[in-house]
Amino acid sequence: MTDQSTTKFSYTLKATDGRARTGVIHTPRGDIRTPAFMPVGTAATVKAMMPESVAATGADILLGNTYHLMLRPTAERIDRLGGLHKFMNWDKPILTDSGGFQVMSLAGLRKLTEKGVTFKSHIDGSKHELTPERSMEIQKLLGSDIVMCFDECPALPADRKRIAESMRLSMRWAQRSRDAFGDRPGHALFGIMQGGLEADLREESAKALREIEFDGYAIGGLAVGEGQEAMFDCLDYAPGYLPEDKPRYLMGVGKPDDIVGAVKRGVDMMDCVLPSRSGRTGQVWTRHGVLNIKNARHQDDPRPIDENCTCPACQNYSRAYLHHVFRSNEMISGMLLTWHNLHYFQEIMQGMRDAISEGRFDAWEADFHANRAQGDI
Ligand SMILES: NCc1cc(CSc2ccccc2)c2nc(N)[nH]c(=O)c2c1
Ligand SMILES: [Zn+2]
Repeated sequence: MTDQSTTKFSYTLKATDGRARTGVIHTPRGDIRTPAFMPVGTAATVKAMMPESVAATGADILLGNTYHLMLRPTAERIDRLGGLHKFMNWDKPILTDSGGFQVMSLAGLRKLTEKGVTFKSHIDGSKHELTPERSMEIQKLLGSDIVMCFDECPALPADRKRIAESMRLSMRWAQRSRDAFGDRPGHALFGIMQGGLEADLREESAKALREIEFDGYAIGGLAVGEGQEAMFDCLDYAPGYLPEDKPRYLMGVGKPDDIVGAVKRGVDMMDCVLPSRSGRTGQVWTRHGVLNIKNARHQDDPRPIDENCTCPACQNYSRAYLHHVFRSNEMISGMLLTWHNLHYFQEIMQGMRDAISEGRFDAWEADFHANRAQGDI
């Protein structure tokens, strides 16, 4: 356990291979090996997982949601109870999103102004407001180690004018987030680049964020329906607009091949609900591709999901059993499939960290794609 009193927040770049990077983010609550995949713990839990199980998959950090926690149980209550780490029994780093993205995707009756956004809770219809200042206050009450700026991610389809206006609003909110965050040693504030798929707007956004100065820089506004090719086209230039000596976080990405392509293009941190959410629907991600355990062809299959996987699901259970408990809607189904998926995602990250360190990323990537059959396996 790192000495929380003296360790500041810092990033050490250890090796590069092409544009791919590997390094370590040092925080008072522990180190984060990059490239890193960050499981999402929306309502103070990674669904169907105990915190110690999340740690056992190899996760160094998990994510929380300002939007969900401000509505229930409220940030003030979590603060009174000792903060989010104590509340959810996770003593490693936590990153929290700033809430604006979730408001636009989940809440009702939203009103967006220069000041911020007002909305009605999707839980009970109560009225709330989020501003850069309030978002910083909530994330401070939660005690998160990495705080995200309050931003706006424009809904697609959007024309260039709308994307430019939205990005410039987010840059004004980034300055207000910075001012409200203040000086909190050991805690980090990340700026969020916007600008859609417009290279010049992305560059303008990066320039604005660099002038404000942040501990890390996120790439927002991607994986919002543009498709993998357009996302990769944007990632061919956007990470390069950001400082080399700070971590780069691609928000809300993605499937295994999205993650590999993003790391190849210089991304250091990613998050996605996919491994946990899809695990609960029976979708299982493996080195040979994706399968769905509810398919009848698994009902008599004595083999594990993946003979080469060291997770508890693959070590101790057959496909037939996992098919049975999924079909029977037993809780252990979501637990075991989520564990396997998170374990597999972390295995991909460890594979890339090793490959980049040893200068063999291209060979690792070729092997990764060669192993993936099409469709069910
Ligand atoms: N990939 C789409 C996406 C996802 C998230 C959510 S990432 C997340 C989710 C849960 C917990 C922590 C982070 C975003 N968050 C912000 N603030 N801005 C974006 O542009 C954006 C785009
Ligand atoms: Zn497994």
